[in-house]
Amino acid sequence: MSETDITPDTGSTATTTTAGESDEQARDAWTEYRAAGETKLSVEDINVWYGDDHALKDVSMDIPEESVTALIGPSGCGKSTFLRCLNRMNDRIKAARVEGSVEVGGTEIYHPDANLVELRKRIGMVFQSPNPFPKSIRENISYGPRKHGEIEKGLLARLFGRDDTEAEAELVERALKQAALWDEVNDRLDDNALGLSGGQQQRLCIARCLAVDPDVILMDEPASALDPIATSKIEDLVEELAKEYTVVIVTHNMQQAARISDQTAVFLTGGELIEYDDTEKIFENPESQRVEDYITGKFG
Ligand SMILES: Nc1ncnc2c1ncn2[C@@H]1O[C@H](COP(=O)(O)OP(=O)(O)OP(=O)(O)O)[C@@H](O)[C@H]1O
Repeated sequence: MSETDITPDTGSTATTTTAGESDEQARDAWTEYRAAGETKLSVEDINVWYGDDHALKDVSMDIPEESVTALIGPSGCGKSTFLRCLNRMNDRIKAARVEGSVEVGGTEIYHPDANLVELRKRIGMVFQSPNPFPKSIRENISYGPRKHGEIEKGLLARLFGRDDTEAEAELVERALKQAALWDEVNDRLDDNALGLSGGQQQRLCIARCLAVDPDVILMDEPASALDPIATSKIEDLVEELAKEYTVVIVTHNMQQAARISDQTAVFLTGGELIEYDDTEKIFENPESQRVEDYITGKFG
């Protein structure tokens, strides 16, 4: 086993299916896989270049479902680049070139026919700085489902008897409750989301992500711009979400990784995944001396 080909014993039984050609086929593949369980993301030999800069080298790992996987390592080691590989966000960076395979729910997301709309719906992302839309709290939640045609509103919908105002209200309540925000905002759902505190905005972004019923939630340092109390709420929320979703989180904060994650992947300078294992093992008895030095603060 090479240093970068590390898979914890998750008892994976993932099977590959052809990437969906239509929304319906893609959805069926996800539903089928969801029922089967176990490994949610299977990453094999991922390499990323920005122009000539080889930013991520031969990274392979299996990420179990319904758990929190933390990605840690010094600045510039490729954590965010790796996270973006998991929902093809690097496609949006002109200079980026990605090689390798990522199967999510048994479907190869780098297949040329992969359905990117379905993919981005199933694999939500929360960024470092909260980025709600400059719209009401309610509209922030219902925007995604409306875009995907799951909720119809407005004059035309009413004319055709398809007004989903009630369904929208249920969805907004469900997502805000899941994101532990309902009690704080249920009396002002039509207020502009930009009036919320930073911590509330971040939980709203998590609720927005949950509204389209994802399987996987990717988080890129979701608490780094927040104060300790808001951070602790996000940490509690992440642990709660992992009962139902697969969460992959980039963090600079090693204590945070130790507190909330089940598995930890340590990347070190040069874009290599050095060690990936149960969080307890990584923090108490890592295999690699370089990881031990990093964890104990000898560098990084
Ligand atoms: N859009 C981009 N264009 C060119 N190079 C990039 C781009 N994004 C990242 N890189 C380079 O890729 C390498 C990995 O960056 P990345 O942001 O993934 O690391 P990171 O571990 O997440 O860093 P940090 O902890 O500082 O956020 C760095 O050398 C960085 O300069």
